[in-house]
Amino acid sequence: MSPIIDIDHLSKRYDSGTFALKDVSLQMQEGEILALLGPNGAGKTTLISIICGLVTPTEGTVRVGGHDIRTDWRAARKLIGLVPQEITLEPFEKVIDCVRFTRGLYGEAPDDAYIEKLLRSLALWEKRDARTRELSGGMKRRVLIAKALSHRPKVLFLDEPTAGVDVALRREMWEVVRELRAEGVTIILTTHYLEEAEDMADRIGVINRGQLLLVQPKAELMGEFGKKRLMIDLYEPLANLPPELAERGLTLSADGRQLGYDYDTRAERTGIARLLGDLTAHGIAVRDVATKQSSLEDIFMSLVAEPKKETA
Ligand SMILES: Nc1ncnc2c1ncn2[C@@H]1O[C@H](COP(=O)(O)OP(=O)(O)OP(=O)(O)O)[C@@H](O)[C@H]1O
Repeated sequence: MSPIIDIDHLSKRYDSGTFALKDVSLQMQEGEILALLGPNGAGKTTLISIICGLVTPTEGTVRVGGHDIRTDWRAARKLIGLVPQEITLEPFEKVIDCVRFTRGLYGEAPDDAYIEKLLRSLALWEKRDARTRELSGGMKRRVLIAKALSHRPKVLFLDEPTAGVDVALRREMWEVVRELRAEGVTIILTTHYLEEAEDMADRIGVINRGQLLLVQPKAELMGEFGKKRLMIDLYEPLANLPPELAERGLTLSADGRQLGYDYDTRAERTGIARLLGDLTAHGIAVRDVATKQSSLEDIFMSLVAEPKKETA
């Protein structure tokens, strides 16, 4: 199947000299959700803006649904909906009017039945005659989504859709995104909430300093970088860790009540059985053991960690 989004060797150097994107290539299939993660200034918004035709690339090409975004921009843009990071709404306009108006901007004929379905699915139908300034922040975000979907795009960009949205509303928005995916809409979302990416994305892309460091299926990424931490609670606090145990990679908590051991889940031998045997041999009684899987947050931090500066 040909990809719905095909990004080929894309680079962007702003006039200021900033290299916001460096040789980014990425393909997406229809109905996929990609979460794009990266620290502030990594290049996420620049990438989205190029695909949406708001920023011109310095090098490379982008095709959406097979249409080149520069030479065939009208056809490409019809396939795209963008929910911007900042809330940009006309304060005195009614909800339904601003969604209808956006549809008109794409040259689509009025379709009130579709607009009603859209507003209902975003729980905005009751508010259709409210002026946008009367809405809560979460509702305003949903109006932005309704506007972005008003012309039935096949690809939706959500640039930090849940920034500043409370937990309950955030989960509600995730539900909306899942429903869209079920309808076959392809979604790229940028987020600083790793929980959001972990929960929703099929694939995760990590971008840092303009470079796409990796794009991988979420499960694969979590497995590949997957480390586990074994936590061992002790009956009696230990004053010091015997040197032989420290050499094996065990660490002792400051209060002396817990031992920690990091291991690779993919390793043939994790060393846990031998470790527990060694504890018994040293007369250390174990009260409880628990393990913790490294989270996407740990993985992300290890990928974008700044290299330590050399000190003379
Ligand atoms: N219009 C512009 N002119 C010059 N430099 C820009 C412009 N827009 C962005 N940049 C620079 O390009 C780099 C990437 O910015 P971008 O907004 O794409 O990052 P981001 O990953 O979306 O960040 P954030 O998470 O903070 O939204 C930054 O160094 C930024 O300062």
